[in-house]
Amino acid sequence: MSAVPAAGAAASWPDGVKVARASLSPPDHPPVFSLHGVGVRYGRVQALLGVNLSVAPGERVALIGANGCGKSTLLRVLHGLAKPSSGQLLRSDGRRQAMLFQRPHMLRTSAQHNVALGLWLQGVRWRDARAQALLALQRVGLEGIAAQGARTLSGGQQQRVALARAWALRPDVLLLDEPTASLDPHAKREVELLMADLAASHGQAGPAHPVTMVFSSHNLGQVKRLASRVIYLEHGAVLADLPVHDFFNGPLPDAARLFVKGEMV
Ligand SMILES: Nc1ncnc2c1ncn2[C@@H]1O[C@H](COP(=O)(O)OP(=O)(O)OP(=O)(O)O)[C@@H](O)[C@H]1O
Repeated sequence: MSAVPAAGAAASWPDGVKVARASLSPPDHPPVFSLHGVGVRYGRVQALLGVNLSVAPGERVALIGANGCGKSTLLRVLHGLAKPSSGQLLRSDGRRQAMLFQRPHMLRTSAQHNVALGLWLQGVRWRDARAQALLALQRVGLEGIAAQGARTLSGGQQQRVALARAWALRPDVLLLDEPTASLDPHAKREVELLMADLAASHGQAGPAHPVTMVFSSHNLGQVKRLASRVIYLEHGAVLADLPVHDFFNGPLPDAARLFVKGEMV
């Protein structure tokens, strides 16, 4: 396993490939997240190991790598659902985050109420929450099924309801764990377009504060279409962290190159 160079530094890999770090936040835009030597251990399994990274506001970061490499664990750490066993996670204050999963968790009530409940939990009055929920469902093209039971909807529709639920909260940071992995190609495309739309919007802090998105995916076409930066993980460690163009066109550490070649077949 390769040692991970410090965040912000140019990295020199054992095989001599130079890999520049993808992003450095200017001083007036502090990073949304900074991880310093973060490790997560589940019993005997080292799910993450010595992860150093910094995510700047407005970045669209794709996490890729083989099954079990630690993508979900990293997203869970960023959302506060998993606690680092070592290292440090710093998060900028006052940002609102939402997370989506491969299989959305829908409550046994209407689509509209599923969205409205998220707002109500944030202190919005129920009547206003219902009205805002309808607007959010409109945004994902689902106003026509607002009254339907959310659990009776297709997987693609449920994921769109989950996006509407996130959207309604005006998140500054959106985390998505393989959000299209269990969808058919048509639904996949629809959800992907909505992700792009959401990533191009801004959070509660206003137009100067674009949404920051971190997502995991096994679909490299999707990564090319959506990401500004790609992080390749192997056995819980970051092996490459590059702007999307450089990741797909420049030299890569051997393991990442072979992974990309395999996934592109
Ligand atoms: N709650 C848990 N308890 C024990 N081991 C876990 C737990 N969650 C994850 N792991 C292990 O940690 C490692 C990383 O898992 P993780 O789900 O983060 O990988 P992943 O890259 O998201 O995988 P996939 O592409 O299959 O979703 C794996 O070996 C997994 O089995």
